[in-house]
Amino acid sequence: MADKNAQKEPCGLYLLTPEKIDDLVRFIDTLDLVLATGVVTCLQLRLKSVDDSVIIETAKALLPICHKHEVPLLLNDRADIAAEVDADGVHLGQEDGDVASARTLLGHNKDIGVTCHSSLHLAFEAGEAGANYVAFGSFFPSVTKKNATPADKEILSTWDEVTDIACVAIGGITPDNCRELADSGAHFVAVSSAVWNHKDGPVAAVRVFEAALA
Ligand SMILES: Cc1ncc(COP(=O)(O)OP(=O)(O)O)c(N)n1
Ligand SMILES: Cc1nc(C(=O)O)sc1CCOP(=O)(O)O
Ligand SMILES: [Mg+2]
Repeated sequence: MADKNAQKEPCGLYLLTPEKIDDLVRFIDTLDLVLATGVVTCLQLRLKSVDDSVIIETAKALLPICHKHEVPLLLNDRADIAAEVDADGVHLGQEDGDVASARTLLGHNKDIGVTCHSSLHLAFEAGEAGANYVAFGSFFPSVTKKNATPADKEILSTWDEVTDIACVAIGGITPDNCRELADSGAHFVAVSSAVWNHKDGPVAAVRVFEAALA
């Protein structure tokens, strides 16, 4: 039998939106071009400090674009809104509610991811509760989340050896440092600023990630 790494899917690019979207029409045009590259495997709507009505309006506007490109849209923090807008899932932090309640709201065909920082214990708990993926981080200093808990990439290889549940690496990931996380066992790298703040724009950024992860 071939070794399991020989059959492994390439590491996917999991994109987080900016925390605020000032011009939704313009953002949708940009997102359409970014997703048309085929490089992004998952999008998370991660709006912070906005009213629920803005999250709902934005999610409803992004869902058709994501689905046109066959990219699932997950909501950050809010299983209730994910259920209301029929999004493809939710990402829960340790303070964002439990997996069982989210599963009740969303049903079994939606994805639930859980932040596990640098803790295998939290990851096993999330897996046992029915999470579809666990997220470890922060692997590098992040301008998006300046006080994130640091994580060591060895947690990715350990997780990859002991379970079949997907793991996402997050935190300060760039085209220059993503390869080492993929080689350590990350199934997805989750990225925000390195795409939206790239000097040549977000479409060029995802192309550079594609080359780095190939
Ligand atoms: C894929 C992914 N991993 C981790 C996080 C962080 O979630 P959380 O700890 O709840 O922090 P906020 O994103 O809510 O600030 C994430 N969003 N996505
Ligand atoms: C939202 C988030 N969570 C993190 C964690 O460690 O749990 S790091 C992070 C920020 C990710 O954005 P960027 O790619 O700009 O660093
Ligand atoms: Mg959260």
